[in-house]
Amino acid sequence: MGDEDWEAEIVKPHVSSYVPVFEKDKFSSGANGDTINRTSASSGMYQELDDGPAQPDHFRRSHFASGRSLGNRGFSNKFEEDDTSGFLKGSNNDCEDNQTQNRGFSRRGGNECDHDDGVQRVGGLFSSKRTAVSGTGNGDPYHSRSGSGRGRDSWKSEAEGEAGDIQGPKVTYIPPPPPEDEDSIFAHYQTGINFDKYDTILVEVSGHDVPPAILTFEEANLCQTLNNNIAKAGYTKLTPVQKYSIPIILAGRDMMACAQTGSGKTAAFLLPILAHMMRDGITASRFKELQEPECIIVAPTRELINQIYLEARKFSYGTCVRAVVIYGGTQLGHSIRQIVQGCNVLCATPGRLMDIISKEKIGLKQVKYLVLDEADRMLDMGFGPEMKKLISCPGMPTKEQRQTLLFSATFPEEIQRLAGEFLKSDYLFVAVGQVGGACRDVQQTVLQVGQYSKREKLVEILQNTGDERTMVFVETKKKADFIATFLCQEKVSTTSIHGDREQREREQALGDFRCGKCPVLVATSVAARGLDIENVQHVINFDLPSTIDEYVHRIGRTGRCGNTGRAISFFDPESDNHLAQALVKVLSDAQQDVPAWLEEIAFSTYVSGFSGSTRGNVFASVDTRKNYPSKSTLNTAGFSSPAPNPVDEESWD
Ligand SMILES: Nc1ncnc2c1ncn2[C@@H]1O[C@H](COP(=O)(O)OP(=O)(O)OP(=O)(O)O)[C@@H](O)[C@H]1O
Repeated sequence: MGDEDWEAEIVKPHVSSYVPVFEKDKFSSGANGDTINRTSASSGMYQELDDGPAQPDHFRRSHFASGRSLGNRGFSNKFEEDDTSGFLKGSNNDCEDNQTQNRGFSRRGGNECDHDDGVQRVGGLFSSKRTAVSGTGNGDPYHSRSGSGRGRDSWKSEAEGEAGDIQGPKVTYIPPPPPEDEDSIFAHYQTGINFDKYDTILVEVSGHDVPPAILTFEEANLCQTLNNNIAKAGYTKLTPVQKYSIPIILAGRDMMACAQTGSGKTAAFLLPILAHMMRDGITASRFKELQEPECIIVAPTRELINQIYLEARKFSYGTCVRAVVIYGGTQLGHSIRQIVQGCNVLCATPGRLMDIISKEKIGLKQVKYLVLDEADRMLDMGFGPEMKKLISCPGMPTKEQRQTLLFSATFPEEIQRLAGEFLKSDYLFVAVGQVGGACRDVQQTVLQVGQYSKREKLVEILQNTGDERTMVFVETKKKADFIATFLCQEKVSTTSIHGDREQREREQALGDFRCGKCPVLVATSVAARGLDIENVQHVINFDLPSTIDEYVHRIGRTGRCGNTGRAISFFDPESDNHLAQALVKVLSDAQQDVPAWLEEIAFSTYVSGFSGSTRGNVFASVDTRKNYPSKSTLNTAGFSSPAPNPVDEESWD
């Protein structure tokens, strides 16, 4: 590829004739008839290109909109490296408040925040307004750390922004309703050849009075409608996290559960909650003036919460329980209309949830279940402050009065400690496999690739993968556009998803990827967590993330539910050495080959205990609480044959 500099290319690309597959029909009216916002507020964001009749619906984004005619390839610009140049220095953050978040606590996974403010995302337009929550030193763990939050001054002010008063144009996007037919509701993909291997995973439950796990769905004693729905969803056998979590939740206990990516955590919390709601009866109905959901589920990204909603809708099919989803980037009025039609299970992203609460569109008094999916992300610097506000909102039952459930594939120790504030003191901690460990069904390869060779390598790999669905992760929004552009030029059908794209575009991109129209999805970390997309055979870390947690989540987009997958990561020694140690550990724990060169780098950059690295104690494998009994079992053998306790090998100081 030669000596070149991408930042310059991204800022002033010389690309014009490319037709991004993901932008087709971009300017056509949406289902609701609202057209894409082309007002002055989004000026510079989208401009139709006049590229002649062959390409009628071209557009370009603000960062491409330098007003110049774009040349053919033009990937040879050089530029002066600037102190603020994000990705050249391995900066991971893809947030509007990018500059403030690159260190300390907030570096933990999830580079791209999902500000659910509801204002139009106009590439960086609001960055100056999104000043970070500053460290106030008030003893609040979210505020006293170095680095800072994700740029919410307060949820209230952002909620006001939703109305378009200070931050941008009003959002008009109304997502199309999901299909209503039974086949679509219950559409699912097959479990893979390794599904039965889940049985051999070591499970550890710590805490007092642990309810016995179940081995079959029948043992859960769910009602007939739920059982029918489970069968229609194609579930015949419980996954380990379901075996343990379902009885714990049915017993009314709070819990923190950590299980590998793609192993069925969503059903693990949905099924017992729905079972209880049906047993206890529900109070919300469309005839009530104020909707008071019994269950609130929050997740960090819009696409993920939508997916959880679809699961909730599937499992509650044919029952009187009504699930509703609300998330940013969509018309607020639409969210309110969904709620007033009746809302028992409210699936929400944090910003939109706080917005709706501040507008008194829901009451919290009836909340019996609070679920934080991707809980480590929900409690970190980005969303933690909002979650704290949520639990102290007027009317919200105290932790003693509600059941709180935290789920993730990664649970760093410091986050576990923060979680105590949300959970009853006798919560149970379920660890399926090693906390923060990568899914073993993903074959991981790490290649040493310098930044200037990455594109060439990417194309080489994609030429071999053919039409297999591949997610390519990059570190910044600009770069996502840039690489998608590049791949399209290389005749690879590509789309992209990141936080600067409007919600309509994000959903279109995901839809095109899901259905195979665009087999390659270039994404920032906004797509790293939770997304469950059939047939994703490959994940390519074009850029490695800044934290190992994020790596684990990203590669977990493949190899789901017993299926196998491949992850290839480009390791650039110029910027990724800080990850070497953690990568070696993750690879070896997942019984993957560890390249000798990586071991050497890890050795030469060795940091005792990993503290001060990308996360506190990287390989916390257990409940951080002391003096809590824990019991390890291999779940094939039921619950009577304790397996070697991983605690022995881990740092329980
Ligand atoms: N018992 C089961 N039998 C068959 N399929 C299942 C079962 N449980 C879950 N699945 C399917 O497995 C897939 C992954 O589940 P899910 O998305 O809940 O994983 P997850 O553990 O939440 O992953 P992540 O950590 O990435 O969020 C989904 O398609 C889900 O429908």
